[in-house]
Formats: sequence, C-alpha cells, structure tokens
Amino acid sequence: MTNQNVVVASDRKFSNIGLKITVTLTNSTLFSGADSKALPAPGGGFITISRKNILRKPTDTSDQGGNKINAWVNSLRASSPTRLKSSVAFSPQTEEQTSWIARHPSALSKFEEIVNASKGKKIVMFLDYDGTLAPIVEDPDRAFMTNEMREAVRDVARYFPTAIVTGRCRDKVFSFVKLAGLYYAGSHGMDIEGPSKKRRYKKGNHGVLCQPASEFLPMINEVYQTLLEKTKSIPGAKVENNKFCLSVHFRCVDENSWGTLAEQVRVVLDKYPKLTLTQGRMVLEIRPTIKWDKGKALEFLLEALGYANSKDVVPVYIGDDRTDEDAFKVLRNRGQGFGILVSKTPKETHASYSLQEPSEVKDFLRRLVQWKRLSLRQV
Ligand SMILES: O=P(O)(O)OC[C@H]1O[C@H](O[C@H]2O[C@H](CO)[C@@H](O)[C@H](O)[C@H]2O)[C@H](O)[C@@H](O)[C@@H]1O
Repeated sequence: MTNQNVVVASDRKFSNIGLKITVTLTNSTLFSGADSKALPAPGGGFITISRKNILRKPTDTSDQGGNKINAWVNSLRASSPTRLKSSVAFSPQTEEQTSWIARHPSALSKFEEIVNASKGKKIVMFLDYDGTLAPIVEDPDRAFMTNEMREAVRDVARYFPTAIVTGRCRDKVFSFVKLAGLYYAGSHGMDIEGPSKKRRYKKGNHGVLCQPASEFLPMINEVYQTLLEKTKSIPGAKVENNKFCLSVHFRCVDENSWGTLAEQVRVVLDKYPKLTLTQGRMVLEIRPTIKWDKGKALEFLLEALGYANSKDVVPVYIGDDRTDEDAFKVLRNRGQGFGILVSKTPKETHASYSLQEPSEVKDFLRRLVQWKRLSLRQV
C-alpha cells in the first residue's frame, strides 16, 4: 500500500469556489474499486473526488517518459487560468498574495518610482503579445488586441523604441498588431525584424536583422506535418506553426486527453534530439536547442539600437509567460531596467513589478506617454 500526495482541483463545481485541497491518501483508500470517493470538505459538506481529477505529483514512480508526461500535464494543470482565478476568488488576500505583491508591486502604483529612475535616460519598450497586449482566448487565431491597446502601443512607439517579443510567428503577430515602426521578434526571438519605414507592412524578410535558427526550418516543418497527423484524432488539439518553433495547444482539449496529447508530442520529439520542449499557458512549445530565447533577443535588440554597453538605457519588458522569464532574468543580471509580470496571481518570477491584466498594461503605456509628453513640454 503506497501513500500518495494528491491535489484535488479539477472538479468544475469546486474550482468555481476555488477549492484546492491537498490530501494524503493511500491507494487502497482512494481506489478500492470505486471511481470516486466522498471526502469531508473544509467548511462543511463533502466533496467527491474521482479518478480523473486526481493530479499525480511529478515525483510519481513511473518510468522516465511517463514521469516527463506527468510533469508536463501537471504543470499545464497548475497554470490553467480556471484554477488560478478560482484560488484568488477563494481567498482574495492570502498571506502569500500580500507578500508577493510586496515583492512585485503594481507598476501602476509605483509608476513614479519607475519614471524617476528613468529620468535623463532612454527607455526601450519590450512587449510580449498573448496575455500582455491581448487577453488569453480559446482560439489562438482570434487573439485580437483592442483598438485602444493598438493606439497605446503606437503612441509609446512614437517616444520610445518598441519591440514586440513573442512566441508567435512574426507575420502572424504583425497581422494582429498592425503597426509599422516597431521591431518584431517572432518565434521567441528567433526571427527579428527592424521597423519598417513604410506604413504598410509587407510579408517576407525585408528588414530581417537576426534569424539564428534558420537551419532548423525544414526540421520544424517536418515535425509540424507529423504532429498534425498524430494529433488529428484528439478533439480540440491544435498545432500552430510559428515558423522557427511550434505550439501544441491543450486549451480546448478535454482534460482526460491531455496525457494522450502530451504522449504524442513526446513520441514525436524523441526522434528529434535537436529540438526541445518548453511550456507556456496551456501550450507545449517545440523549439531548436540553440541558446537563444527572449532574453537573448532583448540583448540583441539593445545592441542593434546602440545601447549594448550604455548606462543610460532603461529597458522595460512586459510579459506574462514563462518564456518571458528569460528576458526578466537578463534585466536582473544587467541590473538595468524593469521586468513587469502580467499576472493576477502570485507566480515565481524574476520580474520586479506586476500588472494584473492587459487593460492595466494599456493604462501603464498611456501613463508613460503622458509622462513623456509632459516632460518634453517642460524642457
Ligand atoms: O510569447 P507570446 O506572445 O505570449 O506567445 C506565446 C503563445 O501565445 C499563444 O498561445 C497563448 O494564447 C492563445 C490565445 O489567447 C491561447 O489560446 C493559448 O492557450 C496560449 O498559450 C500562441 O498561440 C502560441 O503559439 C504562442 O507560443
């Protein structure tokens, strides 16, 4: 009889009220033939836990591949917005949240602190797309940003060099942002293009500055085709071709099939040791094993702008996802600029400040523009 630590979190009924309980049960207690079990709930009543809503911890004693899959799937579950939102609803000001906010205060409430540190220096803006400029939605092809956000980004770019740094394909993100005059770093920074002088953006490689993974293009396309085939029978699964990397989306897949989908990805990837897997919000991302990420893209862009060794530059990076942590880390290591994490819930991060959601990002960008306009008038 083995003891298991399990996290009960996925029953829709209970996630609505933010119930997240860790219990220790024995295998025999849990599944002695039954598919579900009633347990006393905190505050009275009972909760029913079933086989399907037990999240095994990644330390389960299964084989290596199985372990990996469990870890990915559990991690995806943990980052599921339903669960994150519900834990806030359950207890709005936990000690954890209060201490997290103290360590990563709102960039809006600390706006003066940020601009005071930037006086006389050159701000360079780096903006992630999904979850930062556009809210997270089910269909990745419909992740549009609002016109108000577009105006805010356009205005910011008038005063500060601005780059969109995204996991998306560069052309795709441009079709959402639709602003010439910005830098676009697609495929997690593996496809960087400089600003276009023309108002209309043309698809292609006109002002390309950096494509460190171009040799991987045929391999990525091959894996894309294979994954399309292997995942077509899993309802809701979506494979997105982001040019130098791929995204496998779990958001619309029934939770019971997450393991199957993750297993398909693992089986395919096992044949490609030169590709690696990272994780985003309900997505597994496949990319070349080169030492390049959003942090490297940030450094590349600072150099391209002539600020590689400048003490007078303040890079501000706003992002919501794990892949943005590479850029936050670079800023920490440089001791320069500010990382701002977009999140409603406490998360481990290298960012210094936080904003809760894209609408707050828009407010922050607008305030930055107002501050700049005012300071120009005062000169
Ligand atoms: O670096 P980012 O700009 O944040 O891109 C990361 C991934 O974003 C997109 O997926 C995410 O947003 C989708 C639309 O809201 C959502 O459906 C999905 O669950 C999220 O993971 C994009 O589709 C991916 O290709 C990017 O890698």
